[in-house]
Amino acid sequence: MAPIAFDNIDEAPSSPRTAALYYWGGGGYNDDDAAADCNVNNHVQSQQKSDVSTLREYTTSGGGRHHHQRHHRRPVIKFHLEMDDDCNHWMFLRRPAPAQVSSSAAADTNSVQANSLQEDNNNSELLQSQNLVKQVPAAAETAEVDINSDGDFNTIPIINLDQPLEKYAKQIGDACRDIGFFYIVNHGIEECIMSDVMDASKRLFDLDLESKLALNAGNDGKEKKGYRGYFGIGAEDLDNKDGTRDLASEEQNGLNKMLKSKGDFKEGFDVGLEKQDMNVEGGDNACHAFFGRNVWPNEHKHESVIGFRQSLLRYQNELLKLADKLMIAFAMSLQIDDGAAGLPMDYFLTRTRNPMCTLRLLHYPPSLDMANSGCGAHTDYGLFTILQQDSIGGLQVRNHAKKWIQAKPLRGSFVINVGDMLSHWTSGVYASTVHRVVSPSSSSGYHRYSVPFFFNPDHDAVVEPILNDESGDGDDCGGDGGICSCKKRRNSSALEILQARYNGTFQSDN
Ligand SMILES: O=C(O)CCC(=O)C(=O)O
Ligand SMILES: [Fe+2]
Repeated sequence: MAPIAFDNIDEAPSSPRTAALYYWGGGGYNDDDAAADCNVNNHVQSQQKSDVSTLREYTTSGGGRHHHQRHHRRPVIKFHLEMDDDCNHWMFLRRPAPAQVSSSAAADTNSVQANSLQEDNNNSELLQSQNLVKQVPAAAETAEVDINSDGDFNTIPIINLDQPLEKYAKQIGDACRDIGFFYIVNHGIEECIMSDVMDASKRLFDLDLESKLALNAGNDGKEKKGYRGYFGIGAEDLDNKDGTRDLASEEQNGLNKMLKSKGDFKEGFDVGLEKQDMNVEGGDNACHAFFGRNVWPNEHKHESVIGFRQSLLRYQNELLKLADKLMIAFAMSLQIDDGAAGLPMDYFLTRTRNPMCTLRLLHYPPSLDMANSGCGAHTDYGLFTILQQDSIGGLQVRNHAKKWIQAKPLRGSFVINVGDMLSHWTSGVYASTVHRVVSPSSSSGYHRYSVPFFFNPDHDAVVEPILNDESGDGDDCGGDGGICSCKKRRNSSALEILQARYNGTFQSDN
């Protein structure tokens, strides 16, 4: 593992994993300091809480003392941050974003660019430890939708959110219409918050299987309620649906055939919203599947996952804000380019105030048969997905000619894709595009980690086509009926639609 710089604190933690426990506190804390800390090492989390009395000092490694920085600039306090169950009580410092990919850089072939590490894998130590993408020149990719002579896409556009809303809304609209996938950069979420959740994910999946399986249960240790906690390899089978099965996956043999026949070769961990007012566990309302309490690893038992819950909830909170930003852009793009002049800018916002969302950690171990095993060809079910992927690569998007286009890792970016529900909602104008994940090869020894955030509407939102619905009864979105199944969805609530899809892809014992 490459060393992590801890030279601005007086006591280096025993492992990078405990770095999340360090907090630069005290009245002297300011935005510049926070940004500097963020750059010094991505693992340090700098946060403030409005009510410090609820902070519990971390005691298992001599906590309870205040540590001081070598240069005595300001106190460093080591503790374990607790977040209240309703998840609303963090007060985050808003810091200037560290250097990210700018629009001009994104278009510059000599700058940080998406690149395929599957094709160029020789930097494993750096990659594994720091989640860095090697900076090599690659083909220029821009916000322009790059359509080839066959009218098909060959690359996935990179959209800079640090520009006027009208401008990026139009670019987002174009990408949603023609591809259904795009990257966003300069989105306002700091890289340290992103890498911290990736780090937390690796620590979770590093736990022994027994401890992970214990997280595949309800909080009471009985049957798991809803989309929460751990699921093991094979629990989900994404290419078994909707006629989108990847033919290659049917030609496999040996170990992977056995593994794949049991589902995707990945393990995962789900986190939902912990909203007290929506928590209907125990009732007959199916809402509990999305709003029940989360399942968390025991941070007292496993020191390696200390800070896990905090990292995930902080990230979830940031993504909720980003989701709002995207939904405003969607509404604007539909207003401007798709004849929905009367569509309010907050159309999607008002239907997503208690969103059914799932933050999912995924781990794809190396596979003997990398072509087939990671995550089968599928479209996402919900509104849209905000995906963070590590530097290993493997995500592929299918164009209309059924050619697989690499969604290469691009440091600091998110990959956004339109789900079936948003496609349906936009009357098929936005494309929900088939994609898959090819596992890292066993010879590379790489493990892919990714963090999709599946964003969905309020459970009772009625998702009916808003454009070009000639019959006017919300019955036909004009989209791909094979995937969309509009007719079946008439008057269905978002919850019913989602549950039907989940039930179709998860094995019954998970
Ligand atoms: O792991 C990834 O990169 C994507 C996973 C995915 O597409 C999904 O779980 O829906
Ligand atoms: Fe997906």
